[in-house]
Amino acid sequence: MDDISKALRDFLSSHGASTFSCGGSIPMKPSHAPGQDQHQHPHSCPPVTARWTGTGGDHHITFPLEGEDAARLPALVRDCVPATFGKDDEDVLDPTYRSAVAMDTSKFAVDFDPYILGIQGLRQSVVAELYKLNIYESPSGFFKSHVDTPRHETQFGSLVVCLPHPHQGGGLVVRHAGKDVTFDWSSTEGAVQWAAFYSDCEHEILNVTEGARVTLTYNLYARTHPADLEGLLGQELAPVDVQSLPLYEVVRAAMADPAYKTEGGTLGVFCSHAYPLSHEQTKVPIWPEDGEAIDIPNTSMVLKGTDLAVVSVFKALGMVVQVKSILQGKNTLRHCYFYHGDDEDWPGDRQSDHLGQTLVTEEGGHDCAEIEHIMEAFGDELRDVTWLTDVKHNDGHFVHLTYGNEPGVMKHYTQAAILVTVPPSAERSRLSS
Ligand SMILES: O=C(O)CCC(=O)C(=O)O
Ligand SMILES: [Fe+2]
Repeated sequence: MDDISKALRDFLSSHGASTFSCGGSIPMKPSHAPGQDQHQHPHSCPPVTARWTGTGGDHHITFPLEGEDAARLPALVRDCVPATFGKDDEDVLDPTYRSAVAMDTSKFAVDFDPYILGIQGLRQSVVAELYKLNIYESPSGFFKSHVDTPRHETQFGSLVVCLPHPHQGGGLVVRHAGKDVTFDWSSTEGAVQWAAFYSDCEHEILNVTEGARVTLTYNLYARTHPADLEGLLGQELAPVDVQSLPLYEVVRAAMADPAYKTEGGTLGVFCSHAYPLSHEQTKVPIWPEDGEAIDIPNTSMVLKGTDLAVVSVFKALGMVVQVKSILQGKNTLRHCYFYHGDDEDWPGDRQSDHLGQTLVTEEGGHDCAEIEHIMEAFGDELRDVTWLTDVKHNDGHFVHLTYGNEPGVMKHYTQAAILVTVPPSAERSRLSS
């Protein structure tokens, strides 16, 4: 293993755990002391009121439930519908996979402001779009492992806000790259509690054994360019100071060494996260309510966690970095790596763990029936990639394309790779200076 691979592995194994989710809690503002505690608790949360139109007319309920509100929860539950989820391309109601009720945003309004959560720079850089109100009741509320269905290339995360209401169980387990974090909100009733995670992370809600767990879910979209998202998800996910990383120093030293890739080449790193991808055209007015339209180049991905950090290291050294999707074959969740064989002809799609060469196009890849279609769509640029990490394979636990929280959307997740162009050594002096 060369020095860069080793430094990269060290970096990924030491930073991989804490960089895919974060959470916190905000104490409720005491309801009997209006205004008084404002200065002591700048981030305290006023009671949260939901209004909806349901059986018998208009209703409202305020959390935490006090006085008359205590009797209103059954009405809210009654006006919710059994929560479905996406399985492959279908909307499925299956209480053995998800047992909960939910209300769509078309049916209710809530006065909770997600931007008070104290997440750094949230309002400027993120659109938090309210998605659903969910209720998981004892004795059987739960939602098995799934990933949140991507809706747009700029969607990078999910936010779950747990309203203050007594319950037991119902832990939210978020998994990524063999690590997991559990957010257990059963013990604290005097606070709004929240968790945010990158949306391609698998998560599940454990059985609610007492009471009712009431949540608001939000889709998080990047408002601005990926680079501006650094530090977004709070302290824990703050970008590492790239120049202080051993990886930075090792890459810098390699670039300064004329013997390292004298002729130049391409380094490849398989991304830790999966990314939503579509083939839509570039100009997408996604926030018409704000009067804005964002230019989203096809190839731009809102990089997440360690992927962002790795890209930042190479960019900080002045290198050209691209992120490309990995081509996928039709009717298979396994990835295909296309490579040029010894023969002149295309080898066809081989599901292979071949590490030497891969077909990478300017546009990324997509599901194609035949290699010819891929070449038609994307051209036939071939690059010799030196992979610094192992090729990732899907395994039986990979639920990305199977269990979503919504079916049949136009986006899917794709595996991606970071490609770094290493100029010939004669041209590298400007990098290390
Ligand atoms: O209520 C929650 O904790 C999250 C629900 C969820 O994962 C979803 O709706 O996709
Ligand atoms: Fe979810």
